[in-house]
Amino acid sequence: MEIRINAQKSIGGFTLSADFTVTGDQVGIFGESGSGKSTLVGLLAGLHQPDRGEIFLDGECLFSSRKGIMVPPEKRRIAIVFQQPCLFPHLSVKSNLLYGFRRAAPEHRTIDFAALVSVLKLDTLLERGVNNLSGGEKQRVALGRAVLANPRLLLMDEPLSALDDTLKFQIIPYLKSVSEQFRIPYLFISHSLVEMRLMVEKVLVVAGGRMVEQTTSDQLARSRMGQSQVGYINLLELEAIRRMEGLFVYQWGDTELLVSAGNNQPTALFELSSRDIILFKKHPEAISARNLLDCIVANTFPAGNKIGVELSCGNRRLVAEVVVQAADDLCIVAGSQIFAAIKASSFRRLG
Ligand SMILES: Nc1ncnc2c1ncn2[C@@H]1O[C@H](COP(=O)(O)OP(=O)(O)OP(=O)(O)O)[C@@H](O)[C@H]1O
Repeated sequence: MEIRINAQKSIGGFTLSADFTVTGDQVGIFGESGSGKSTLVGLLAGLHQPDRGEIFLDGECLFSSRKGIMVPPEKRRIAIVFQQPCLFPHLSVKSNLLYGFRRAAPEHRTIDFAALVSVLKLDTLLERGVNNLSGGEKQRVALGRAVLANPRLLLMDEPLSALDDTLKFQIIPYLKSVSEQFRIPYLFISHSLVEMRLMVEKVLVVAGGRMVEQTTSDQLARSRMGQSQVGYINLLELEAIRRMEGLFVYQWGDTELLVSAGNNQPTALFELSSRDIILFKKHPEAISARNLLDCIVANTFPAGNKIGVELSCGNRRLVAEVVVQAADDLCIVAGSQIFAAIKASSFRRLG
């Protein structure tokens, strides 16, 4: 997918000035509230007409003020999934899904209904009405309906913000696998750094109605670490091994970790803040933290008044942070050995 845009739109006292080209099948748009993300979505989908400029999707002109082109929304083959799923309340799950399929031109009705229903785990819900579905189920139906229209671009405008954390992290794998299996590129809009890192690699950063940066989601999280209340969030996909003394033992690469917030699933996603990792220059004799990892400093980076420390722990990476003075005291330089202590209770389970 390639989006090329050079367009302006003023709404009330706000002006969006979008001027960028982006390529990739899973792209994020990140920005604070009011920065212009939804306005940009509206321009791409054809819900707002720019005051002037041009918009191209995969080389096709969707809008040009100079040439007098404005392709209407229904002809763009761009689908949107919003924060609040807008389903038809009088139709069943199946009829809601098929609405997307029937809207597609016959030559684009290529998404296999049964396969999609299976990926989204909607099999047992097909005959139900949509009114008493859970928030996550409704969002899966909205996603399925959008995908069945076989769009050439799926715009996801904060599709997770209305869901609680548990549902949010359950639905993320669906969003990704649907896009990958049915080859539908997406633009994912959010102001959550963690969602960005789980959903996309490439990110456009929007601020004050302008695209200010094109970066990776991980780089973005590192660059914001100094201003963040919670530090850098390490995301760890762990494999359950066994239970031990009330704790859960997980495999992380070639390292075993003791975690208190485990569950009975074979794999689980955890977050760990860079602030919850204590570094030691030498092996401590005895500590209360249940995890002590023997690491190598891979590199360091500035993070406000702190230093970010990327650790190589066997075949995995972790980001810790220390104040500048501590970095000097610990002689933290790339290549040096360091021990990282992590309490079992510092891991927070996401899904
Ligand atoms: N119809 C309108 N009339 C006046 N101002 C508007 C209108 N629509 C949007 N705006 C303003 O334009 C700015 C950008 O809005 P937009 O919805 O694009 O931001 P956003 O980045 O998507 O925010 P959020 O993350 O809160 O959804 C905001 O200041 C908003 O108040």
